Amino acid sequence: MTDRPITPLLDTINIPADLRTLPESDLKQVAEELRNELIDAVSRTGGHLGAGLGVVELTVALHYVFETPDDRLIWDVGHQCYPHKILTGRRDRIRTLRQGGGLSGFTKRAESEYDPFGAAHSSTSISAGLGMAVARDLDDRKNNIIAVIGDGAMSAGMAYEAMNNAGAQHSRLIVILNDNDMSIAPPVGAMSAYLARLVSGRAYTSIRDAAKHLVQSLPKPLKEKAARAEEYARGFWTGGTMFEELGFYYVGPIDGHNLDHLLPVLKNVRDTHHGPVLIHAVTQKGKGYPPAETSSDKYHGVARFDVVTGKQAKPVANAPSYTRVFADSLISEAQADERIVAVTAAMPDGTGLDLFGKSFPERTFDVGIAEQHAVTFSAGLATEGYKPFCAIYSTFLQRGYDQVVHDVAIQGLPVRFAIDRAGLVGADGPTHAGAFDTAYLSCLPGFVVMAPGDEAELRHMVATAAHYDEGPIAFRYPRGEGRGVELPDRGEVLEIGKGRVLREGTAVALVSFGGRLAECLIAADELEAAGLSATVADARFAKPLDEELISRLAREHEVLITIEEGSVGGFGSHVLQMLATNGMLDNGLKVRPMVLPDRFIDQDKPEAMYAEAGLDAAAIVARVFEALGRDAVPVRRA
Ligand SMILES: Cc1ncc(C[n+]2csc(CCOP(=O)(O)OP(=O)(O)O)c2C)c(N)n1
Ligand SMILES: CC(=O)[C@@H](O)[C@H](O)COP(=O)(O)O
Ligand SMILES: [Mg+2]
Repeated sequence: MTDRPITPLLDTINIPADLRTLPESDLKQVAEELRNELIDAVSRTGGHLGAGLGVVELTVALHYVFETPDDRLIWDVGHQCYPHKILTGRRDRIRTLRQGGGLSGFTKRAESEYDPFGAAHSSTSISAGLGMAVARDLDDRKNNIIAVIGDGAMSAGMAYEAMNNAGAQHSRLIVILNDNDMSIAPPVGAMSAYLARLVSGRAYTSIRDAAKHLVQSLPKPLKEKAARAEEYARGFWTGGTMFEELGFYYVGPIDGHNLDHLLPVLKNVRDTHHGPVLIHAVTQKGKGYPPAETSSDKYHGVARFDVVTGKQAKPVANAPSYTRVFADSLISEAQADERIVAVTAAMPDGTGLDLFGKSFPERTFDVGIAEQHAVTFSAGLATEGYKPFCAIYSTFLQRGYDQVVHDVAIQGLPVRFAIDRAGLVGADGPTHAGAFDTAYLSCLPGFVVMAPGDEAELRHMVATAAHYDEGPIAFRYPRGEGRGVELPDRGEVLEIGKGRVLREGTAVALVSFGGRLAECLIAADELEAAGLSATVADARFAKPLDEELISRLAREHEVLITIEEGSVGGFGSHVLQMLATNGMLDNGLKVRPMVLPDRFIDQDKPEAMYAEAGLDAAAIVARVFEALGRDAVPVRRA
């Protein structure tokens, strides 16, 4: 580990009020020290680096020009907020980022008054900002509201809903478009092309009245550099016609790393009393750290790394990741079936569709950060006989739920949902937990909902989904590595609605849905050691349930435990519904459905989070003894 950076000016800043005591001439050094502190901190914690590097100057300028926290500063997604956290009283904890008991990796209201809005899911900042602006107007207050939103986040429909309303509402709101021509992967869609035209074009027609007003309010006489900012502001003023049509005054593009440009423009926008203004700042993701600048993903998300070399210390995998098994399995199926196509919402690497796209570029579609569109786009493909695999993280699929119900389920369209990051995901914390998909899908008529107990089962489920054309089908799998089981070359097509028994016992039945299967096998050993014979079953399906298997287990055992990496309302709820409806709870069967607790679980290592959630082997054993009215026997870990 390298020594910490020397940061004499940054050391004098605890909160933005300290920053604002410095002369403007010191700000470039503050930015340099802030960037070095950011690189050092993330080299020790891992996390999102590239986005933060791209907004160092912008962060300094915003906290210098605006009276935060009274002026509200909202970061869209929030993954770029580490420099903001360092300047807002959290430098002392910045090296606890994304760890148990540490700082969140995103903005979080409960963490600081400087975080007026929590984030992590993209494209919410303008909506939240407009809400705050209207509240301010109703209260007759005068503070500023600033929303910083990236070019990627600007590809989501919610951003347009908000801009459309802001233009009509005409409330004073400052939106800063942080355009680094980058999302996680290179940008897609017409918006990125439009922005590129704005940045590269020299279109220059008559200057609108507002342009004159704004430009004239720039400080006079203009220094040579500020003159360039004025030229940028005027030269491209009429470029942002789309934003102007939405009712925003467009300013830009300006150089988002040049404080000589940023400061005068931010001051002028601050001091104008118009309605909504959009400042188009051009930045570079990964700015100022060559290993990030030269990386294809600009070090969007990194493991701990060596500051000097940039080499990341990625943990050695003991088994292939579920994501990798999904991708490889889908490639195999697609080689045999040309109707298989794949859809991602700006997450090609995270879903593994980057690999699928290398094999089938013409059958891979990245629609941008637009999950609602991704779902209905997939539905459209299905109506024409294609087999769309819509690969969206569980948490992000929440964004497209109405489309799942209205466009897929009601029409019974055979869209395949590959739901990665099911369950607790670790460092990203509660905003990224895949806690609800079993509940929100298994309640839909005609939906098939599967979850593999290991990576071999995932391969079978990909094959099953590829062959299933009767209606929508979903399979959910956790972030990270598989269990290290032997992988078949090709997946076999599973019988819909049929589970499997891994070991037969007599007293206790442990019925797992998804990734808790390994913990059930550990718990069964512990129960056997305590004299209790345990059956372990893998349900495979939350819908349709294997009623025959579950009914048999209910008849033949004293205790029946269900367990899943999800909230109430999922697999266990459907089992209880079935047992109760069929009168199988009338004869003293002891049933304990084990689900995520009714609270959000902060970031930590996944195993620690599952222990806290009461979903590990120890908790299973304890639950069995509780049901039997005995004191639990502690679980011995190998
Ligand atoms: C609704 C939603 N979908 C997907 C993601 C995953 N995600 C996190 S950051 C990111 C890219 C954001 O790009 P941009 O807004 O340009 O910010 P940058 O990383 O370039 O600073 C994506 C797709 C998310 N956070 N929210
Ligand atoms: C900020 C964001 O939403 C993504 O970068 C997310 O953190 C990726 O999650 P994984 O690391 O699980 O792919
Ligand atoms: Mg971007």
